[in-house]
Amino acid sequence: MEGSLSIPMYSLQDIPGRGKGLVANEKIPRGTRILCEEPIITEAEDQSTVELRKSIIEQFEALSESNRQAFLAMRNILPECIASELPLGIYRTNALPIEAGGIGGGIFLEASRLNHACDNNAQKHWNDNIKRHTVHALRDIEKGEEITIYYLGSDRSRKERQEALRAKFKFDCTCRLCSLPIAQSQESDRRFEEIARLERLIGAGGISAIVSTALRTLRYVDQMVTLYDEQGLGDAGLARAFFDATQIALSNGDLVRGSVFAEKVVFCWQIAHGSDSKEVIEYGSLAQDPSKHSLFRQLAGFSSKWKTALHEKPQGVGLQEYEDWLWKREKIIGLRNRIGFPPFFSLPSEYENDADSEHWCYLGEIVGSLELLRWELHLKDVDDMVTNLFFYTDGRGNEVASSLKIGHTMAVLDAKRRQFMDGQIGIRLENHKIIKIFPLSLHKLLTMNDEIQKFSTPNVDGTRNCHGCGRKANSLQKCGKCLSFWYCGKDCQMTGWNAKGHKSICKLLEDPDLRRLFFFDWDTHEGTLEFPLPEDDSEG
Ligand SMILES: C[S@@+](CC[C@H](N)C(=O)[O-])C[C@H]1O[C@@H](n2cnc3c(N)ncnc32)[C@H](O)[C@@H]1O
Repeated sequence: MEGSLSIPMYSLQDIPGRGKGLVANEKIPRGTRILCEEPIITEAEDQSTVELRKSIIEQFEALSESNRQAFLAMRNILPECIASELPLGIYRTNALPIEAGGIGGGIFLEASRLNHACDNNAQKHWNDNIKRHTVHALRDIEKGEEITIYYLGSDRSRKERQEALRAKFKFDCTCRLCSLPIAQSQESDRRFEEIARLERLIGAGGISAIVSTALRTLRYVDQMVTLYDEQGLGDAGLARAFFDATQIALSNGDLVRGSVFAEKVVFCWQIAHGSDSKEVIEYGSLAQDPSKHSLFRQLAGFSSKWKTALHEKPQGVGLQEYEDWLWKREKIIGLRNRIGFPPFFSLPSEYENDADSEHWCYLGEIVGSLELLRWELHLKDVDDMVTNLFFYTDGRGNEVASSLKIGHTMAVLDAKRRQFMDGQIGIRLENHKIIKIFPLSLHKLLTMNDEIQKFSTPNVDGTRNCHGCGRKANSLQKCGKCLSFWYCGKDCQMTGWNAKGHKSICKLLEDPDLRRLFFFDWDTHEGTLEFPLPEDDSEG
């Protein structure tokens, strides 16, 4: 949406405590281009103060009389500036960034009069395509409302924002976000901190991590988008989040999600930057057909594990179902879930994840062991990848030495991938309470999981399936020993026991840790996690 040239949408007015600012003369709908301006003074990025002063004065003197007056009417927050330095002070107070061909900043007659708010209603942007500075409404701006932009580079907590604004722009911010009651302000800061943490996690492993830990990384982006929605800001970070999701989808061969996420990037940028901006044009064509786009060709070689075609978008489903499909959301229950039970290469690295609110469990069958200075185990995961686990516990592995048996399966809670000094990668174990060895092979454990998910978990309608005859019913009886399988009565229990293999797994399931492993809700546990696993409501 382009603004009308004839009737100004805004006017320069006195704003108490802020000098002058731009105020809407009419309701300005979201996405409207409010300003589109060329600079009257531009400066290169890397100049000494002497060069900068000289260049500003030269450009100032070349301005028309009215532009010179308009420039001199701008604020100068550098009180130390003597009269001859005034142009430098005004430049430093009012320049907006220009990211183009070595030019670092510029003075704009109108855009430079915009004040800051941490919950800004407008977005500034240098549009390199049309070589103009643009300002767009991020949400509907009411008549009489001040138009505000965000002066700082990235999202920060209230304290950090206030410190930065005071240091750089010499004012105490009193915007709505900075004036929230303390509890709400802490909540908002918590969201910003969580967004920053998720951003670090997403960026930490680079492109190889978005392939090996694709599902987990997509989850982080999903969480980040939810936080932005809760914060209620039309933040530039949201476009970056969708851009990350586009990359994750495309680097795993998922054309349809890549295209949907790219459309979301385009939507955000169209509102904030306008449809003639370089990125909107570029990502618009990516959204239309990612397979033809250079980004997809760069990413396509990495993995095709999520391979989809463009037409595979679900049709006729509700919004929630569509969003669940888009973000590949699934409840993390059952041993086949690769977020709850990641193979070695999908484990977060030791530098990536430090949150107590996230949990997972690595499963590896013991295929070898060595006792040197400390115990070293060779564990084979669900993808047949063999990994070394080194005991750095007080007992150097002797705590569990008697139960280390080839063919048994070790569970390691919240295991992390580590690169050791000698270049080896593996797992460094410091706390023996996060491991447990189950006396069965990984294959048998997974087969058992499938049976349990089928016969132990209630159906959507609340019924269960009898493990003996398969009948669906409400009133089945639970096996009194393992508490995990359900039967119509004695006859069905006998069938389950003898003909359907319950005999061999019932004993194993008497171990509450093993039972809980199948049902543990990895999403909801807060705090450190150790064996014995905490009891779960959904058990049995
Ligand atoms: C680029 S100028 C903005 C226009 C300026 N108010 C004017 O009168 O020309 C930046 C300066 O405006 C003031 N300012 C901007 N946003 C403000 C805010 N939220 N609260 C107080 N002062 C603000 C500060 O003095 C800041 O250094």
